[in-house]
Amino acid sequence: MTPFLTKLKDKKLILASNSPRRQELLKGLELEFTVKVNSVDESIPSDIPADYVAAYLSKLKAESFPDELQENEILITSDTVVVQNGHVLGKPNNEDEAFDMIKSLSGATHKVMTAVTIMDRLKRITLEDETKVTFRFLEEEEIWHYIREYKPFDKAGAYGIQEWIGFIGVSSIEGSYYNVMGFPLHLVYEQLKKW
Ligand SMILES: Cc1cn([C@H]2C[C@H](O)[C@@H](COP(=O)(O)OP(=O)(O)OP(=O)(O)O)O2)c(=O)[nH]c1=O
Repeated sequence: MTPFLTKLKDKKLILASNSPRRQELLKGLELEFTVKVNSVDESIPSDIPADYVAAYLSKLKAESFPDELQENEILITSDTVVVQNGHVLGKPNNEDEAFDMIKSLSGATHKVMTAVTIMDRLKRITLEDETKVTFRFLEEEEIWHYIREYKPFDKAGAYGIQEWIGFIGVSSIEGSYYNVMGFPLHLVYEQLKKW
């Protein structure tokens, strides 16, 4: 346990996420936690503005733990979406969708929004972070190579900044890199410090 989060020493942290990236990143905060995930229907109601989708889904994931939390438990859920010209890009369902998503990001700037909900028996807080990511122009062959070799079907916007496409394609980012990977660690740390 990190010496900077001693307030949490009698607490049990639960990360409600299947994402291996989130699990790795949270370990990086020098914290002990368990992983417990409830399945949630992540379909997005059509009346929700793009900028609220990540917050909506992270709250929904938290609400799937209604009365299960013990007094000393703190639950963390999260959701990441890519927002391009006011449209939400979630996870692609197949190769063609992945291609269309990456093609639309090529040579342009988009936003990656991650929301994190932290909840115990007494309170619930949702944090949000936004990072602007710019891709240089990508050739169609490069996009297909990435999709076939890396199968980015578990990633919002069909890409991982931490993978080949990020290495060759991302020309600049404004904001937190870890937010793009799905977990704005600095905000989580700050919130846990004062929990
Ligand atoms: C844009 C981008 C997204 N991602 C990932 C982060 C998230 O894991 C995923 C978006 O899906 P999410 O629905 O946010 O999360 P998840 O289904 O992986 O996990 P869970 O709901 O159980 O917490 O996309 C990257 O790894 N790199 C990137 O550059």
